[in-house]
Amino acid sequence: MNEKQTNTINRPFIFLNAAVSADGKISTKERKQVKISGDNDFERVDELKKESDGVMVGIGTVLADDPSLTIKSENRKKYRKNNGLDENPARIVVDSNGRTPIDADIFKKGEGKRVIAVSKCAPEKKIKTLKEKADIIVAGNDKVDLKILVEKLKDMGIEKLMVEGGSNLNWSLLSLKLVDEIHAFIGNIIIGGSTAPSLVGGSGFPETDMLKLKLVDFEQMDDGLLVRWQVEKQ
Ligand SMILES: NC(=O)C1=CN([C@@H]2O[C@H](COP(=O)(O)OP(=O)(O)OC[C@H]3O[C@@H](n4cnc5c(N)ncnc54)[C@H](O)[C@@H]3O)[C@@H](O)[C@H]2O)C=CC1
Ligand SMILES: Nc1nc(O)c(N)c(N[C@@H]2O[C@H](COP(=O)(O)O)[C@@H](O)[C@H]2O)n1
Repeated sequence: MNEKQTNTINRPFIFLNAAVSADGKISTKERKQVKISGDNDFERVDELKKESDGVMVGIGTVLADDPSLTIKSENRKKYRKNNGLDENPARIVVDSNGRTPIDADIFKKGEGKRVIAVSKCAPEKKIKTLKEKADIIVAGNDKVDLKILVEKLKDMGIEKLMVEGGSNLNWSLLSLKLVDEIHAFIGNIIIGGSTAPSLVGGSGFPETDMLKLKLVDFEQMDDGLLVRWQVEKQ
């Protein structure tokens, strides 16, 4: 993996990982989680987590899926422990208004650091409650400022950051040119539905300025295809 970045800001190496259907969707039209990956891909994702310092998701993903974002394999957790690391990478939620439920699985499951990134708009009361469970980073006025956030994460010692969606967070990071690589497992299902979220949501790039990717590698995995792209620096 080429971890060199050309962005001028001092940030971690950032890669997106996602499971997408053959028609490019990441969940149903009701934004309900779908099993797209097979066993080998879930193992690959677990290994990526083992090697990462942080795993980041948007609040939309927390509210829709309630993921734990933990490492599942005991051996991988042990490996991290033996290397002086927390069992799990830091779990980071991009959550402008401090909506992360206090009983979310990221708080209940596994050990390790939790970070909730909020904007200045987040109600003081919510911040106070979340502070009991997580480190709070305030970045941005009405929406989390992702450039500031990733710089702060780097300052905290996060060198390698895995982003596990969803669609809107992926868009924001890509449109700000904050992504180095995209790893996509393309599964053998069609989800369909024009409102089902795709790998990248948001307002979209203008035709004259679309983001270019360089194919790094691909392999057959489970009943699908694993593709790795590098985001070209412009
Ligand atoms: N198949 C897969 O690999 C994955 C699928 N998903 C799916 O993605 C869906 C969730 O995606 P989304 O609804 O798009 O939610 P999201 O997880 O991308 O969160 C977006 C939300 O984050 C907050 N936010 C704060 N600052 C932001 C900023 N600067 N840029 C962007 N967002 C910011 C906003 O409230 C925004 O609505 C769910 O249906 C989930 O199942 C999520 C992760 C992985
Ligand atoms: N890699 C992968 N394959 C699938 O088939 C999926 N549906 C997902 N989804 C995302 O993975 C997260 C689950 O995390 P935990 O197992 O709870 O730690 C969650 O955010 C899903 O959206 N990923």
